[in-house]
Amino acid sequence: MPDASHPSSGRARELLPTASPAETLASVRALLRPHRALALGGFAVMVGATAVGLLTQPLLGHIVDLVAGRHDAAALTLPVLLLALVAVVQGAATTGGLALTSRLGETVLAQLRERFLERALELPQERLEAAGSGDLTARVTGDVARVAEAVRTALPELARSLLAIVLTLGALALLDWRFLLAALLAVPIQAHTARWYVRNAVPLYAEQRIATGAQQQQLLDTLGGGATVRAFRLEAEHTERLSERSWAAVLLELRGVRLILRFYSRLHLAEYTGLAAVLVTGFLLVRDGSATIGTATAAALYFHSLFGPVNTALVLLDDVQSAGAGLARLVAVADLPAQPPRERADATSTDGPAVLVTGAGHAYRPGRPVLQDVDLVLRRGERVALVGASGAGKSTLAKLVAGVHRPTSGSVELFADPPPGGGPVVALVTQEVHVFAGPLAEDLRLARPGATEQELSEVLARVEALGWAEALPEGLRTVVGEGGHGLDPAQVQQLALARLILADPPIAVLDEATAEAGSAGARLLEQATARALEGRTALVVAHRLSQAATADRVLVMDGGRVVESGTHDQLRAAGGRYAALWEAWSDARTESHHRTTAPLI
Ligand SMILES: Nc1ncnc2c1ncn2[C@@H]1O[C@H](COP(=O)(O)OP(=O)(O)OP(=O)(O)O)[C@@H](O)[C@H]1O
Repeated sequence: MPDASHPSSGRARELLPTASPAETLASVRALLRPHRALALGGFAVMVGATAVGLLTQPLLGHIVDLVAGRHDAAALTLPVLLLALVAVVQGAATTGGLALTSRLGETVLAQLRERFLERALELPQERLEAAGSGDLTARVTGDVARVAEAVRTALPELARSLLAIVLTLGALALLDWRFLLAALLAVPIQAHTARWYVRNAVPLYAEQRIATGAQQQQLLDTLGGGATVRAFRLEAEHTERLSERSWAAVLLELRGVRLILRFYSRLHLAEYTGLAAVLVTGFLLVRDGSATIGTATAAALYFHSLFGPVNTALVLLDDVQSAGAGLARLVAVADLPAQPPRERADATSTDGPAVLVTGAGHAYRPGRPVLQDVDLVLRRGERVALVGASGAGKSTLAKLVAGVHRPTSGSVELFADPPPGGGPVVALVTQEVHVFAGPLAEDLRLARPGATEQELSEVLARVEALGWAEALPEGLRTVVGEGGHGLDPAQVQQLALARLILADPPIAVLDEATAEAGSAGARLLEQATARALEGRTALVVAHRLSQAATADRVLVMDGGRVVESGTHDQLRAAGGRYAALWEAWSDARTESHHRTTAPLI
């Protein structure tokens, strides 16, 4: 049955999705719902703070009227005291409102980030590979940072500015509706300016991001491939490429600066046109006696106080738009449906299958299947070896069983109980083992949290690693992995096998490095592997056919299909593909044995 629950069915290389604005909004509303009281409280305090602030202009206008009327200085006391009071109340209310909204923003962002990471870690490998881990990392770092920045500063500032604009226009209308009309004269110029800016800025910023990405990529290429660059004397060429890309980025940055400067000059033109209209209206109203000089002054001050919020809103609109794009990318991953479990606990039957693969297919790219119609049953406790030429699809099948990839057609089901400690039902050991930075013991405890030193030592002894582990400068406490003590590939494999024993899954999938046939290291690893697999159902990609010879059953793969199945002896006797592979491998082994044991003359 096709795995319809998986979104990549039929579209194997689907990139990570992006949510539509409606989906983003719905998701944010759902996140905000539990915090409704906090959101309403924050909004109410901000409205209050802005409204109180709007008392400043009429108070100043009143003072102007008092001065123009040549009242004595004592008459100024009350309005001046009121002005001070307005300043204090507005300051306190703004701080309180910002504290509430920041708390809200941070809480929602933390929840979103948590859900994003949960879902991201559940993403099937092929989707991660299709999108490139870079995209996911960019979302976790770049997008989260952009959204966080917006939540911390841009959004509250934008909300405050929009509130101030609406309330200030209302206050202007209260003074006289003609002031409002005059003020609105500036709006078409401002709207045109904003449209012009967005039309130019959006593609420019996209170009800038691409140029910065290209510059970073070149830097990574040059530094990452440092040895190759030096070996082929490519230093000059790489320096030139780097310089080309960084200049391209610089030129785009400068275009951005020029755009911003032109944007501000157009904005100022709009603002001063509006101010002139308000001043002329004030002059006319004072002349025909419909307003006092103080009222006209208050109107001009109101209009002038719009400059800041309008500029802020227009500039922040850009930030908020870009944060909105980031948010859409976060929400898209955070809202992915949780992966349905493949495991079916079936502890009652002990003779049923542990792994059932039915008609499974897999394609890394649409229309290019690398696995087709694979049926496979692994009985409990059975050890099955997968053999075949390079590219036959062995690793892909192994990863399907391990759950790293989901089949693009057919199904993979596991029938097993998790280990008593609650670890995974299936574990995969591949050639690409990641040793986490930190003490060796902590790396091992990832597989079994709370394991004692005694337990760790016992397990290391079983995989023949205790000797070298104890000889490390600080024994099991030695820092290994990134930036730590270097381990050789065989040691890393032994660690992976030790983790497997510690995690103790009922099903194990092994796809290990091709080691030199017959070498001492390979023999040691073979022993360790056999011990790590004891008591488990195992699927082993056998690069060394000696592993196939000792397996309960061998599956031969070719062109993404299982073409032979049977025991080592049966398949050899059948004289088919396995028999040919075995002959070729035995000959190669004998030859290499002779080469390594031949006396040096
Ligand atoms: N991540 C990937 N993206 C695209 N194609 C892939 C990916 N991994 C494997 N392939 C392709 O799928 C096919 C099967 O590869 P797979 O690694 O499963 O074969 P294999 O039998 O394990 O080979 P080997 O013994 O060399 O590891 C190959 O053609 C390979 O190029």
